[in-house]
Amino acid sequence: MKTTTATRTAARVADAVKVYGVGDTEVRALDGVSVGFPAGRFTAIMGPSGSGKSTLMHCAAGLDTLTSGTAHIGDTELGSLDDRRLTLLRRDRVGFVFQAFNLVPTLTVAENIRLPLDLAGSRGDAEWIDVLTDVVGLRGRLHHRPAELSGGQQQRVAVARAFAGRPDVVFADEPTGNLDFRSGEEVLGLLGRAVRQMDRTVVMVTHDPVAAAHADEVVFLADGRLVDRMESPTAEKVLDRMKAFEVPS
Ligand SMILES: Nc1ncnc2c1ncn2[C@@H]1O[C@H](COP(=O)(O)OP(=O)(O)OP(=O)(O)O)[C@@H](O)[C@H]1O
Repeated sequence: MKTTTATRTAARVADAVKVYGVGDTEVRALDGVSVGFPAGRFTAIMGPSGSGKSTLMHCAAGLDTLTSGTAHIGDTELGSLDDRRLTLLRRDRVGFVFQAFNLVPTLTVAENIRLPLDLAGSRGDAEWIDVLTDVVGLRGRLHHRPAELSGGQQQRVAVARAFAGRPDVVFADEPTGNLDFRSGEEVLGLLGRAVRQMDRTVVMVTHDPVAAAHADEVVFLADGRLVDRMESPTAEKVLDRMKAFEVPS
């Protein structure tokens, strides 16, 4: 880890509470979570189903709003932004990788990768896009459309797109959920390389201990609360920690 980025936090939430519904149907998806995602690091968010992982990611990334508490991207407090500014922040400072790839079917690979830049009316950094294209191994597919690619290739396009504008942070929500093991490992390897070799920041939601082992650190949620953090995870250590959540009924 580089010392210049060690103390910087790319995204963080403090005392984050998210309540869905009212009265009998009320669900406290986040129940007072404070967590920072350091710049230049790969952090995985883990926890049992329904523990609040996706809610935390969505609120930290400005895709959803907190009921109370604060969420920051860099020094920008998301609650202080109107809809227009929030949209611009998501476009310019945050990258996303979703389980379902979410590529635009009518655009080529090259156009999909450039999409955030084109939406912003920015020429971007051609050299960086070139490097990304090679890193994700899509040089020979630039003029293909998503339907002509395998799932793994499509997700690699999504990874390149997420990093195209050099956002402060890339959020990945179960990025390997639709992939076979080998394609999943390739995508996780790319995320890891982007962090370690290209000084990017990744926050990934996963329920897979093998995927989480690619991260520098795992944060564990249970019942909407942050219950543990683990540096230098291995799949075995993460699996063991997850087993502790399985309370016998
Ligand atoms: N839009 C919503 N309306 C009502 N309840 C919701 C909504 N979104 C999430 N919840 C509830 O909030 C809690 C946390 O959900 P969340 O999806 O964040 O958990 P998760 O850890 O990501 O789960 P999974 O691993 O199953 O995807 C759950 O009880 C869920 O049912």
